Amino acid sequence: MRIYHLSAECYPVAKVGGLADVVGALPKYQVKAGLDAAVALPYYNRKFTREHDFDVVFQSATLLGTRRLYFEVLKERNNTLGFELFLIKIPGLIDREEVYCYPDENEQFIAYQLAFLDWISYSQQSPDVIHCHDHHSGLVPFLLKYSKLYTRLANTPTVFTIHNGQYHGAFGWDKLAYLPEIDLSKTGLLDWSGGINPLASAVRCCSMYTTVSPSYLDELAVSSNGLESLFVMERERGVGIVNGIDTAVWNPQTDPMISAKYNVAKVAAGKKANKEALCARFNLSPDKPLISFIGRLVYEKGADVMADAIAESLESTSGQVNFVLLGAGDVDVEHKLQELKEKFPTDCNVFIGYNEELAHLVYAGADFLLMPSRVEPCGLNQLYSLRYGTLPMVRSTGGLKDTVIDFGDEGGYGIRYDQTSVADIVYAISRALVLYNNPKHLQQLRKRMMALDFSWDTATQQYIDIYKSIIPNN
Ligand SMILES: Nc1ncnc2c1ncn2[C@@H]1O[C@H](COP(=O)(O)OP(=O)(O)O[C@H]2O[C@H](CO)[C@@H](O)[C@H](O)[C@H]2O)[C@@H](O)[C@H]1O
Repeated sequence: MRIYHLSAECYPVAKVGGLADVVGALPKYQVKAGLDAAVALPYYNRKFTREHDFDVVFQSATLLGTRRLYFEVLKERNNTLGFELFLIKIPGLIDREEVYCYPDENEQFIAYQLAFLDWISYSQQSPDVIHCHDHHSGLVPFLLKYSKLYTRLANTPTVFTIHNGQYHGAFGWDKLAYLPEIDLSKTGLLDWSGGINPLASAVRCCSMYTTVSPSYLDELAVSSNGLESLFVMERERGVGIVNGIDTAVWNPQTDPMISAKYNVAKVAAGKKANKEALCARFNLSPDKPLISFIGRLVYEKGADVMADAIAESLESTSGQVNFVLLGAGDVDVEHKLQELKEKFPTDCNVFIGYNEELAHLVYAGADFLLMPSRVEPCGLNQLYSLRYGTLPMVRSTGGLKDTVIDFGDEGGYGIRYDQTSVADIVYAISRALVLYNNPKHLQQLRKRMMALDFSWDTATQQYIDIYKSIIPNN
């Protein structure tokens, strides 16, 4: 079964967040399960691309309105990621360093999709399924069906996975001319609220859509930045599949990015050594409980309330707890966290920026991981923290609700709370402190969480079942 994954991100080629982790791992597990899975990504001028060998496997030109764009498809020579990796390069448009935030982002992603479709429709081998991730490849299901350029592929089944339903990639009808000739009677399938909405169009035109947890599928019908009624109408065509984690990359027993390797039998000593290294780096005391945060500093992640909650906890406990926070995002939140660090220099430290290696050390060295997300389609951080014996403190939403059981409930191993509010976070921190002061109980919970299996095996099979259900005559 030949599958092409289309995405803006793929670890380790280009990562901004969790989308990269999924697209870097799922195809690898699919290959292991016997599928012929490949990833086609926009080209980025980044470390991975500079340090690996590529062959040009296709060259052509595509039209973006009146602009004729020459493009190349590059294939990574040695399949080092465990699957075939293709990069679509368009000099002057798709050959830059950053993944997002360019003013011509619409043009970039439309051109990426057109070049992919041009290439696939010329190539000998037709895919069995094209699997699109988020709005950056959201026009593909529509174009396959209703563009006159790609009629050979019109019946190709498509899966669309929503990792983040808040962003739709919408743009005005004035950019319709960027699309190739289409069946004009079908333009309603592109439209939402008077604009072209790639996310809405993908949901309507794909063979089947998925969300990265069952709870998130329900939540989209209540909150999806204006698409709620669409998700109510299309509910039956959606399936929620909880992400897995790449257990080869996220393994405390082999992780080269942490200070001391450990497994479930050596969790106490392993975490102690990593905590000491982490605290030494951040000038914190390893004798106090250490609560961490890793992630984009944005409203969705509840990052805006963290500073107040941490300040209140530090004041009410007279500094019995320490915090280490790693992230980048909203400038206001970054400033607030810097101020927090200045106010509590011995109890709280902050790293503003993106640092993959440090993230691994934080998962290994912290005692607890805070996730006060307002929206969390799946969440990977809590899964990584469970694997490293770090107790997740999560708001009950989306995938967090589907993967973390409160330690007060039967078989539980985490801390859950209902609201992204200072009061709920402060209360969760107080529960973490009580737990920390009962080392036997904490040790028992660490063993329980490290024994959990969140590998990709289950999700891989669920995706295969979906592919089989949409491939004709299967
Ligand atoms: N400053 C920093 N330095 C180093 N590493 C950092 C970092 N900030 C974040 N990370 C890393 O980025 C990843 C974030 O994963 P999430 O699942 O929280 O991501 P995100 O919200 O981007 O993804 C969306 O897609 C994923 C995948 O489907 C869903 O799990 C999620 O709910 C949804 O919002 C983790 O690997 C984390 O360690």
